[in-house]
Amino acid sequence: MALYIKTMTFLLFTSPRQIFNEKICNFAKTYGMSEKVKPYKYSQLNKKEQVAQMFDTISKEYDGLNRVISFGIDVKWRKKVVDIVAQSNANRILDIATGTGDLAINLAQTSAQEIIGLDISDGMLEVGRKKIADRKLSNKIQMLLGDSENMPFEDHSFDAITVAFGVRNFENLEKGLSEILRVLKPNGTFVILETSVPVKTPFKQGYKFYSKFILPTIGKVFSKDRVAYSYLSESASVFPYGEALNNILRQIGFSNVKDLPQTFGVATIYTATKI
Ligand SMILES: C[S@@+](CC[C@H](N)C(=O)[O-])C[C@H]1O[C@@H](n2cnc3c(N)ncnc32)[C@H](O)[C@@H]1O
Repeated sequence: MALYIKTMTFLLFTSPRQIFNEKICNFAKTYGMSEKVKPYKYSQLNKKEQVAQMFDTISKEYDGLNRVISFGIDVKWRKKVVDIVAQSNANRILDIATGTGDLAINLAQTSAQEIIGLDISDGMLEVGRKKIADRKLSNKIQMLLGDSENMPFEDHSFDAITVAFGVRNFENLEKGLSEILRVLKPNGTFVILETSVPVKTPFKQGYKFYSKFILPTIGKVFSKDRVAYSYLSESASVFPYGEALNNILRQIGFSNVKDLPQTFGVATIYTATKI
């Protein structure tokens, strides 16, 4: 009876928009699912150690395969992130999960004096350090081994923070985002670039086919790590996107949260600030 009254009250006094938002919130809570998706099913290592191991293994092929699997569009998405950061006139920028440093290198075109790239994979950082030295940017960009969930920086240290294709690899998303909020300066800009899932037909079906069959096959044929690209598509399929990730960012304490879907929604840029 009590359940019946509760259900009727909910249906009578809740607007469709509220129900919609509730659904999104529930979906957002399931983001814990992405933390359970790990690269190696039979490994005893935790997700963070497995992710670092996987990126160490594929570090030398990462840039080349990245261009192939995204048809080169990832270059355009990173440029958009740089444009957003440039508008904020940031002087000190932190690029988390910097990997081989593509975004950090592009950020050097802004007026920033100092850029720090942080990553848990020494293999990826090593490739990045070489690219930075080749471009004579070592005086501007520093590549640091470190974990987004426990960062070696004081509170309010950076004018802008970016993460490209990194947040879905965090072992604990909430902890990583809280750390980002802590080290971001008040009025600072936070930008995420992350995979998302198209919602409109026929892009939705096309994306599903591509990520389920094409992407893992490319990985199996061309990658040193046969499971790496299956992990990348599996983690993308369960990671929250759009309003669900917006809500998580708001819950953590970010303000002015916005999502900007890119290329039919296969990736999304999220912007947020700290007040
Ligand atoms: C898909 S790569 C993205 C690299 C680069 N940002 C780009 O746009 O090409 C993901 C990177 O996230 C890093 N990563 C995963 N979890 C991390 C964490 N907790 N802290 C720092 N880096 C992390 C991995 O080592 C890897 O280099």
